[in-house]
Amino acid sequence: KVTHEHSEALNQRIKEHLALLDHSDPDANGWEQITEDGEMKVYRKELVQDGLICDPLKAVHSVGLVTAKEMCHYFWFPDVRRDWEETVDVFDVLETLDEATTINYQTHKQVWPAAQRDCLYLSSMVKVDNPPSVGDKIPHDTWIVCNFSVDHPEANPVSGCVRALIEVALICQTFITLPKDGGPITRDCLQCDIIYVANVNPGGWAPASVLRSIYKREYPKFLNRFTNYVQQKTKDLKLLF
Ligand SMILES: O=S(=O)(CCO)c1ccc(-c2ccc(C3CCCC3)c([C@H]3C[C@H]3c3ccccn3)c2)cc1
Repeated sequence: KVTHEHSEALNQRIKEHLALLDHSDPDANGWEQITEDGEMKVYRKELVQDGLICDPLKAVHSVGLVTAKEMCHYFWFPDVRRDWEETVDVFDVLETLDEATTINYQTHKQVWPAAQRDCLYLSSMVKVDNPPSVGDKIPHDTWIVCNFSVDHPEANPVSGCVRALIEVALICQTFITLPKDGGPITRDCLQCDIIYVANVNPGGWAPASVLRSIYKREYPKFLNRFTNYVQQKTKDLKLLF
């Protein structure tokens, strides 16, 4: 459905990201694993575009106690961004396009010796109907948050920032193990499978070695911090499907 000027672009990107749900073996297709931490595996590809390090990043993870909608809600919801984002300085919602779509402006903490970066992007949370089912597991529900760079007339960029371009998706699927005793579904019955992809173009020069070490350090940290945040935030709340 078209509700705003970016609807077509958003729907196109969602279609492309959902192709990841075929759970094609990340160890294939040239992905190099850079981190493994319990259920979380982080992969990258080495990609240089116009002399800039644009390494695609992909992480797969599986966490208990939360639903796909909860994970995507707290990833999308602007009001809690500061609770879990630690690499962002300025964060503003420039425009709210509908109840699940905003246009955000944010600056990232400077990474010496590179110039500070900012991002201007659309962020939308969408429920995925009839997702491609994978293997024998049938997901209870599938949600996606898509963040991708757009222009906006009201962006009032912080001077000195280089504009980074992002293409990010968080795809979450809830799997439920019904309790043996036929009792109600509790958080212990939940498993949320996550696929996170991030394509960040730094938008200007930054030393390859510095960028690659940041990526290797920051993404696993961010994914652990964010998933722990959602488990904590929801532990005493009603399950949100
Ligand atoms: O998932 S999101 O949509 C969540 C909303 O915030 C997202 C995540 C990451 C970025 C981002 C933007 C810029 C940079 C770099 C490029 C040169 C210098 C800064 C990095 C690199 C540094 C890596 C990184 C990875 C994870 C967290 C923070 N930092 C990451 C943007 C959006």
